[in-house]
Amino acid sequence: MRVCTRRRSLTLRVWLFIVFLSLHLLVVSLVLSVYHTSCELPSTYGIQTTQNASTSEITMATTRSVSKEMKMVDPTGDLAKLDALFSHPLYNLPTPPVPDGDWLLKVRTKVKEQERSTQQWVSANDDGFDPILWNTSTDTHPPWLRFHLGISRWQMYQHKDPNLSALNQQLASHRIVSAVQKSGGTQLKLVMSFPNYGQALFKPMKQERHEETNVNLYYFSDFERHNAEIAAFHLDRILGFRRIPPVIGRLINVIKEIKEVTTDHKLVTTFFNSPVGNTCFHGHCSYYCSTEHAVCGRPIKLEGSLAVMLPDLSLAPRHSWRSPWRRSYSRTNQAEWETNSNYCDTVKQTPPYDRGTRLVDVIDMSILDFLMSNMDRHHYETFEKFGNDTFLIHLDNGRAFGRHSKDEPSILAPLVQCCRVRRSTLLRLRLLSLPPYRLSDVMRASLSRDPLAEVAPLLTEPHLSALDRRLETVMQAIQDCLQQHQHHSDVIYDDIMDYPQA
Ligand SMILES: Nc1ncnc2c1ncn2[C@@H]1O[C@H](COP(=O)(O)OP(=O)(O)OP(=O)(O)O)[C@@H](O)[C@H]1O
Ligand SMILES: [Mn+2]
Repeated sequence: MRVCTRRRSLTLRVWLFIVFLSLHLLVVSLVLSVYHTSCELPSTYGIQTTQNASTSEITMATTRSVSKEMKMVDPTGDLAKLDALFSHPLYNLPTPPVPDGDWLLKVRTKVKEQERSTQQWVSANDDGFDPILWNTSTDTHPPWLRFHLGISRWQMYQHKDPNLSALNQQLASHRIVSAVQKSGGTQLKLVMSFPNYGQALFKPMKQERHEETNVNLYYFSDFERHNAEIAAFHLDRILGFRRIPPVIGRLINVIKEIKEVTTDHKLVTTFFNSPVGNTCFHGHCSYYCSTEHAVCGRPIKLEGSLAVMLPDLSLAPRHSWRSPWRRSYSRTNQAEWETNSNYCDTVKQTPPYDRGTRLVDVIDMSILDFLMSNMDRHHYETFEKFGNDTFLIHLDNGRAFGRHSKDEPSILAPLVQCCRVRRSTLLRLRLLSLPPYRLSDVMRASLSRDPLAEVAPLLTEPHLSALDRRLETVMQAIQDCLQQHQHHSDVIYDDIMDYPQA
């Protein structure tokens, strides 16, 4: 009797187990079929759901097909690296809310003044502009105005700024209403205006991406490169600085978007057709503005960089600072920092470098410049409103990325001579030297999002590899500093005390 009861309960348990297993398999196959339809994976990546496939096999097959699908969208996995980088805690450090006085512009006064100044301007150039429909409510603001209102004491824009993609979209596609030459500076550049009163600084393509700067050219007579302006914006953002205004690339129709819309008659007179029928122009400036150095469309399309304009100087005046490590801009003279190895001691005692973050910010700038090999950082700017306690604006990066086969160690002089670096910078540089976040890979990914990437990659592979090589040099320089100093705190400026020590 007892044996019989035991046998019955065993049979019952076996049945229950079979029912459980079948239900389980049913659920798994249902889930997989839903997944299959929602992802619409191509049949070649179909998941094998044969009855004898075990659950772990199914899971493995699913993972394989999902990663294969990701590879189709992101063939090298670089975009995933870039997303991982920007999601890393080092890029998402908790920051206290920005105090009212730390915004560059106040909404009420800003919008009113902007309206007044643009309306005055509209009365002179009535054509092509949209009516002003914005008011004090953020929802009504065009992306360029949101960008202006988002500038604060410590950064040009926020990390993961939701406005960036709309801003880029407009820079890339908005109708160009006017294009006039920007005065000042040495090379040709145009201020372009859009129907919603947004403006951008256009620098035309002067050099092919694969060309290296002629070795006989001095740094001060090098061309400015449109792709260097674009790549500098991406690099600054990847370094976590956010001190360069957004720059994108665009193909411009030189006839319709420059010649036919400009009010700059002097500019119009410099247009001509080249012997092969391309439309060229050269404008007026102190360098490379002649028939021999004209910029030419192919036959009318010309590549260029568009940097969003900062608020007008009348609303947000800027101070231009001569860099303590400025080069001599002469073929024969040397600057003091090139011969005096104790130069930094003097700088450290000179205001504004004697307190606050100014010195480490100049050192950050030298790291950025060394990575992209920019020897032309004679000045930097700050917003006057913020006094000495503020970020440094890194404008004018067109002479970067000239040569990939040579590094210029003297650009790192501020770091090497002062042996000081922000801890946040050091930690991010360390991250960028690890394979999952490798600098060249995240730069490749970031640049692939620029509209001109469709024409050709914005930086050639040798330029991308140079970034990794130069990053190693920076890390080595910091390592040498740490070895030369007894206390790490002599070298590392701890700007992120709450962040765990490595
Ligand atoms: N995005 C911007 N918004 C507003 N002003 C800008 C912007 N970019 C550059 N400028 C201003 O335009 C001027 C010239 O720009 P830039 O330095 O890039 O040209 P440049 O021809 O290389 O000049 P230089 O030969 O003096 O180095 C600078 O004084 C700078 O203040
Ligand atoms: Mn310049």
